[in-house]
Amino acid sequence: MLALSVRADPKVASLVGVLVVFGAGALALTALAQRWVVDAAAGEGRLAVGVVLAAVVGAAGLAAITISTHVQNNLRNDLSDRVEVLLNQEILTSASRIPTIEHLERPKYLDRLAMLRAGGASGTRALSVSCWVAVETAATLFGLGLTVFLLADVHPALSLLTLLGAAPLVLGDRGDRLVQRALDETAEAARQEQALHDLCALPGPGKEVRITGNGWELSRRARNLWASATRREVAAQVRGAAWRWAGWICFIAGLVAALGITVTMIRTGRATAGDLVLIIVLAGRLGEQIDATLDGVSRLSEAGRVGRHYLWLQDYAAAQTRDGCSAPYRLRDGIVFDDVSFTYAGTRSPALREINLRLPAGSVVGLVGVNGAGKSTLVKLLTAMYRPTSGSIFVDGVELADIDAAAWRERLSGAFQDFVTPQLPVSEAIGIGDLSRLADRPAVLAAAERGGAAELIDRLPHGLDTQLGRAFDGEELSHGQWQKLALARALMRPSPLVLVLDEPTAALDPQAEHFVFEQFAEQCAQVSANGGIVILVSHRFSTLHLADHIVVLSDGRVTEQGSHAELLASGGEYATLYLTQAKGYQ
Ligand SMILES: Nc1ncnc2c1ncn2[C@@H]1O[C@H](COP(=O)(O)OP(=O)(O)OP(=O)(O)O)[C@@H](O)[C@H]1O
Repeated sequence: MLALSVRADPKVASLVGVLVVFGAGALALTALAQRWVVDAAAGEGRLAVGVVLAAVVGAAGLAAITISTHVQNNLRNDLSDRVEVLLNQEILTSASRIPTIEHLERPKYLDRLAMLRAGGASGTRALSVSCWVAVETAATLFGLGLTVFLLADVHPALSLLTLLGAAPLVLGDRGDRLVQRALDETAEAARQEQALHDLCALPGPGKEVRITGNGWELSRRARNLWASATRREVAAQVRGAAWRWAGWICFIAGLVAALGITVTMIRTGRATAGDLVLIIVLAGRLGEQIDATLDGVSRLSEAGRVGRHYLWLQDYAAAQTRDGCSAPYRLRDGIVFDDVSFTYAGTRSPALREINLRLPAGSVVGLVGVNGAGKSTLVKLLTAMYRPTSGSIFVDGVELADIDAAAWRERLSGAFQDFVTPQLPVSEAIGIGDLSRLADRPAVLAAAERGGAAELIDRLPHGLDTQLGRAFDGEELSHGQWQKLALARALMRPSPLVLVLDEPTAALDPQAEHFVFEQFAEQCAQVSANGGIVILVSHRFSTLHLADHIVVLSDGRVTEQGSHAELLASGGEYATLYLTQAKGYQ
């Protein structure tokens, strides 16, 4: 964090450091000044010298405190803001460079990311201020050392007061750890509560929630989650506070004893009235110093908790990112699944089992199977979103795991069932399918034509320059119209090695679907001519006529494969599914 602060502004970072230490030492100076004044007034030394010295030292101490609190607070806040921005950028960069998507799906990882991104004094804020909290805590400890020295100067036993002062520190830390554990344990419930609230509050799911009338039930569940998480947190806060109070009681008992010792010493002439004032002032400061140290330790411990999540993310990103070889320019042989099995983390049964499959270069492969058969999982492995649990995928004989994930993805294209709806101008909403041609309007228009979106664009008020999305005062599109743009986006890359079309026309009307499939035939031919493979995942058998090889998945296994005619003739699962659907149209 210190390095980030220095990176954000080296001059301000050094100035703040000096001011913090200066301010902490000044506290002891003002206490000394008060003793000198009292002793001088009581005639313990030379009056004029004592008063002048006390006034000079006291004024210097007060000036130091004023400067350090006013100047340093402003500078520190500004610096911490800048460090927080840098940290957030690093977190986003690390998260986005992870080639697989496991961290976006596993609750354990999502909780860590949510904790990192938490607002308020937690999350990156806690981390960004941590280095100043550490400097400040070190400076407070330095002030504490001076206090011990001055107390021991009056009577060595009085330095024990500081030991008792450690009681709130140790017991308070124990209380803080209880609270932090509770926060960690309720993180998942907090995410679930947020997800339920989003279902009720966001416009997308709002329709279904209102028609089914299940909004109150979802809100009730969200409230229950919130209530149980809050109960858990409040209970931890109360227990934490009890530990802290126990610490303070020890300290106050010690303070009473210290005052007793000093009064006895004054009576026997072994201490002065100035010493009593010094003890009272230092004990009062000791309270502040211990409080500040406790607060510092608690904030450092919160920063440590967030820091562990931050380091985990960095390590995880580094472990997942391997340098690999480049992707082939053109497929010669094809892609081979060699005994590939895959089990999602946290689940018991494999989603794919012992898949042995050859996808020849230049082929159009249809993937068929009932819901949950494993089609999307196979596509996720092929696009390197996940790595096989066992077995290997080979691309022209090179293991996919050895190919640089980013380089491999650059050679893929895809339109998926859960397509994104980027609220950008139309040209960019399509152009981001191939960043290298984002500003290439003829290429964007050609992709729009192939995706069946050309007519839609013609009808928009500013054509390709029309802003999309109501959130930005733009045009809102229907689900099917958004899918046409998703298709156009997928068709931006001219010659991908693999083109994945996962239910690409599910939201299109029959006319649009017919038109798009005519275009697809051309696109498939173009991809195939370059040795690329088209993967067509669909429940609509009418759309599979483009496929020259069909693979049937069932319960994670390849149960049949062949051409449409071969599979129909074999009378297996494909034939049953096909005939069931055909009957529905009669
Ligand atoms: N992210 C995930 N985490 C855990 N299990 C998953 C995940 N995604 C899918 N599964 C499980 O893996 C199995 C295969 O799912 P997959 O999405 O690959 O099926 P599919 O054939 O594409 O289904 P559909 O036709 O409904 O899209 C299912 O049993 C599903 O529950």
